[in-house]
Amino acid sequence: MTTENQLVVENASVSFSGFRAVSDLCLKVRAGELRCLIGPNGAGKTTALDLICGKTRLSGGEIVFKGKPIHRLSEHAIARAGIGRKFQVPSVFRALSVRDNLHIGHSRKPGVLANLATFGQSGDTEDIERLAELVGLEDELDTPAAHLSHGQTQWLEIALILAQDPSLILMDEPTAGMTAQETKKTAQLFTRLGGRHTLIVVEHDMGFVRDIAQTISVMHQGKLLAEGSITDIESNQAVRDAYLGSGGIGHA
Ligand SMILES: Nc1ncnc2c1ncn2[C@@H]1O[C@H](COP(=O)(O)OP(=O)(O)OP(=O)(O)O)[C@@H](O)[C@H]1O
Repeated sequence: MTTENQLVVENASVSFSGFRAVSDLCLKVRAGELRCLIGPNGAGKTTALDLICGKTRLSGGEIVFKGKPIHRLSEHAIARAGIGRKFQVPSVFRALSVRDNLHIGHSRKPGVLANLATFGQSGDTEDIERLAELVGLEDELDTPAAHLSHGQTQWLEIALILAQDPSLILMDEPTAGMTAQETKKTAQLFTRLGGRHTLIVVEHDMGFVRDIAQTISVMHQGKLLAEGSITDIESNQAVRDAYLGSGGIGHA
């Protein structure tokens, strides 16, 4: 893992009808890092991901990815630059098998024409089997996506993002609705992805955060409130105060 900052968010701000949802947010994330972004409801976490992937435009500040400003690029250009986003609601093709979903995800890579020309060839099949194995769906390749469990559907969506080979992947509450066992498997998957991909994971499940986190950034009222290890964060009085009224940090 390098120590280079792959992503630098500098004083990022955005307002909705005069309400500052993200306010002078600063984040630095190293290449290959697995960063957790936590904070009470309404802290601005999803909006921060929206700003990074270009879904929402900054009203102030800048976002630099691999040394280049990206905040004026289109969402599509940001994706092409190597930033993938997993939304809360999966967008898999439910009528198609896992294999066919992965074929489509794989052929949507940059240079799609070249991919279509080689569609179905052995390299393609190997990539698809490798992706399925990576996310634990190697036994479900012929299963229609509609028959997958909730957790398996999320993993398929993650595999579709991985098929694009983004350097940075933004995940919004990936374990929401998962069983304890699925959450555990997702933690193992994310740990495997670290190093090769940079991950920013917005998560409320502190058990999951504890399992995967290296550095945790805590947002509150649109700002960065604290940053550090799980021990630093759990013992930070300002963080505890921010979570008052939402049942405490462990119940966020
Ligand atoms: N498009 C929008 N228009 C108006 N207000 C918005 C919009 N998007 C977000 N907000 C507001 O900005 C604030 C931050 O929302 P955001 O969804 O980023 O928080 P969050 O930390 O992800 O919360 P949660 O953990 O509940 O998902 C909230 O008060 C929300 O209502």
